[in-house]
Amino acid sequence: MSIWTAPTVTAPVDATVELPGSKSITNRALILAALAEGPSVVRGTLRSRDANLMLDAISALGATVRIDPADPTTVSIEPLPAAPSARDADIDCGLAGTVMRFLPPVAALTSGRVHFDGDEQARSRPLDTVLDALRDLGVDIDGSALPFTLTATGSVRGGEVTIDASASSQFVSGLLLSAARFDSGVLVRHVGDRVPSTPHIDMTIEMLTTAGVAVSTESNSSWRVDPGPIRAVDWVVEPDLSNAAAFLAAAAATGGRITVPRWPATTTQPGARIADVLARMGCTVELLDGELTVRGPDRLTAIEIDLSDIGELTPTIAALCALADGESVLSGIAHLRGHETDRLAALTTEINRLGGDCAETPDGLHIRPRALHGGRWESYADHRMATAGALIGLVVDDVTVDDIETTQKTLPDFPGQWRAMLDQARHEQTGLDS
Ligand SMILES: O=C(O)C1=C[C@@H](OP(=O)(O)O)[C@@H](O)[C@H](O)C1
Ligand SMILES: C=C(OP(=O)(O)O)C(=O)O
Repeated sequence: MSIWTAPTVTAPVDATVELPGSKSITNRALILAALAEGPSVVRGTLRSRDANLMLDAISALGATVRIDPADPTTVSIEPLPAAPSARDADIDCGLAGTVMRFLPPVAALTSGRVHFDGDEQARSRPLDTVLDALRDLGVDIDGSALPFTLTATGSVRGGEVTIDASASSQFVSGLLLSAARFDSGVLVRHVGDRVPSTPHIDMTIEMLTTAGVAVSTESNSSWRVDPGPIRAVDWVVEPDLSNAAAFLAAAAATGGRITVPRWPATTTQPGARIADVLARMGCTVELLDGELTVRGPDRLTAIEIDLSDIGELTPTIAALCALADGESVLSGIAHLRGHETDRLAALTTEINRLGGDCAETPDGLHIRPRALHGGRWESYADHRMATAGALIGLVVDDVTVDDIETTQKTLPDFPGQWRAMLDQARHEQTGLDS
């Protein structure tokens, strides 16, 4: 684990940044490919830790994965055998919510004992909802959190199940993604507080529909999947817009310009909403010919915003709020206490350690303006905490971020990309490009 000195800008950033594939789309495409009726191809596959863990996991369950040697983002997948012979498997979930919540229903369709474990921090992430639901649907599972063992019999009865998904939308997505392969499909009813990150459920529904699955939203809080085949698809993964947020925020923080090519015209990725958030904070945002350009203001405006739908953008937005004029109020994100780390506690501790003024509320953060100074920014094994530290370090001297490698969860080379972003501005200023 290394300590990384965050580079500080000497001039506003001015760069074009290409993002690798979306984690959320990649890991859904891999699940659907593993369960499809024939071979699929996933192009633009994210090759970060979360996606590589998913590739390893579907291989361990019996899918055949072939990586194109000329382009490791092109992955061909032969699905799990239709009539699985008994085999035991070990699944490493790392710290990936998508792996620990999407894979157990897939494992239940195989045959044999499947042991799941992950990083130390993953053992305290909420998982009981999905495991209890599978038990209700007839699956034998011996625990309520990582580690646990699932004993699969080759089929899942399916049917109606009531869950409380207020801790994570991934509980709903995980059940829906595999349910077409359950004998009776599934009807998932949510009972409890508001489900967070609902655009991610829309993403699940859209991808299931593309794969020919009959899926419907019965109300705001219940979803049905009919039993039937999952069609093999040639998936093309969009760039990761939640990771784009950290780079676009660099324009906001420094009064510079960042352009992200291949910005989808329409998308279910909640990360797309960073454009509106940055506009509300005073940035100029322009989508032209499939490229999103953000230009930062002289001074950032504070923001009051409900982030329930876009919780994974919170560390980036909170870092900007710590640099903004006025008091920001971020709400609707109590569930972030069960993300990679307790993000509300982590952001509060780290912003305040640098001299800022951040306070936790029951469902979010209050951030007031106060001059920041250099110091250590801890990552808590959380990729988005690490990128938030890098963002503050752009404009505050002497910020060090520990465990920058944790960004590999969803970005293959964050430090390299961050450096390249800064180098583009330097080249343009000194004319080295011409
Ligand atoms: O389904 C997905 O791909 C995701 C759903 C969200 O999880 P929560 O609903 O737990 O916030 C999001 O924060 C996570 O990064 C990815
Ligand atoms: C919450 C996140 O990840 P996960 O998929 O592990 O839940 C995230 O990436 O911000």
